[in-house]
Amino acid sequence: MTDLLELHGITKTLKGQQAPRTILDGVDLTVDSGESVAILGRSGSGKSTLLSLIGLFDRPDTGRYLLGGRDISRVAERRAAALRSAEFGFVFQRFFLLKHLTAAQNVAMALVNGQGWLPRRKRRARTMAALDQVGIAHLAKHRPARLSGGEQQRVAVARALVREPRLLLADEPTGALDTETGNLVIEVMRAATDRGCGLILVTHDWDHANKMQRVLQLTDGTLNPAIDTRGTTPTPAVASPPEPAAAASASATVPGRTGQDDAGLDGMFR
Ligand SMILES: Nc1ncnc2c1ncn2[C@@H]1O[C@H](COP(=O)(O)OP(=O)(O)OP(=O)(O)O)[C@@H](O)[C@H]1O
Repeated sequence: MTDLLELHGITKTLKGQQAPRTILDGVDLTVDSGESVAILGRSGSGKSTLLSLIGLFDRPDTGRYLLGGRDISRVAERRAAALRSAEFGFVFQRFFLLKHLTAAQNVAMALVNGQGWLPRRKRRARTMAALDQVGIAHLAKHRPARLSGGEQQRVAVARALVREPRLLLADEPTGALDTETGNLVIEVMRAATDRGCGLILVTHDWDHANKMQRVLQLTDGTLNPAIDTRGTTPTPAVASPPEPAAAASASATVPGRTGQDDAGLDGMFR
């Protein structure tokens, strides 16, 4: 048994306007603490569906989902929300930053929205540490409009990590970035695994996938070791050069969730 994530025989059938379609048809997956796993697959193969089940935005039809050895396959929404906030960090292709808040305030939102109360000084320290880990502490007071795409994504990564999640879920996080900036963001996320965070990266990019310890392919509803279609075999990632590492968790990073109560945030770090 792993200390982090286990999926056994996960199935999911989606019922849209057309006939029901089984997207996941017996997915097995184990991810240990500190382990990085890439998931590749053609468009529409179900990668985002799988990630949404892992992130507890949805539930499997059948199969078992264990987190830290506890079965959460049928967890109720209230508990799911608490787990999302406490255990997961999310990074998406779109950054979902609040444009009227500074980088630091965007990151701090994850601490404000999360469970429990942290004194202002601790919130500030953790926020600045998270920004420092992704190498942009000097941009803490900048609003998103003054940040490049890569800098905005690093704010999003800092926001995903500031609550020190056990598992980072990244769904095509470099899709909107140029190659160099994308590489940097991948390295920042990979560095989080050095501190014990598990990482599941959904990507179309083999170069990024090969930086993970395992590369899997979602085909016909099941996960299998991926074969590099470019003719090279995926190799386990070796220790990468040190980079500023990363750290917010779920509640503040869920698409569609916005700033709720922003009052009092302006000036939080003045
Ligand atoms: N709510 C839904 N109802 C019905 N079908 C859906 C729903 N959401 C997604 N689908 C379908 O499920 C399939 C898998 O979608 P999903 O977004 O998981 O694929 P993906 O591998 O992430 O694709 P991409 O790489 O293009 O992002 C697609 O055919 C999609 O059209």
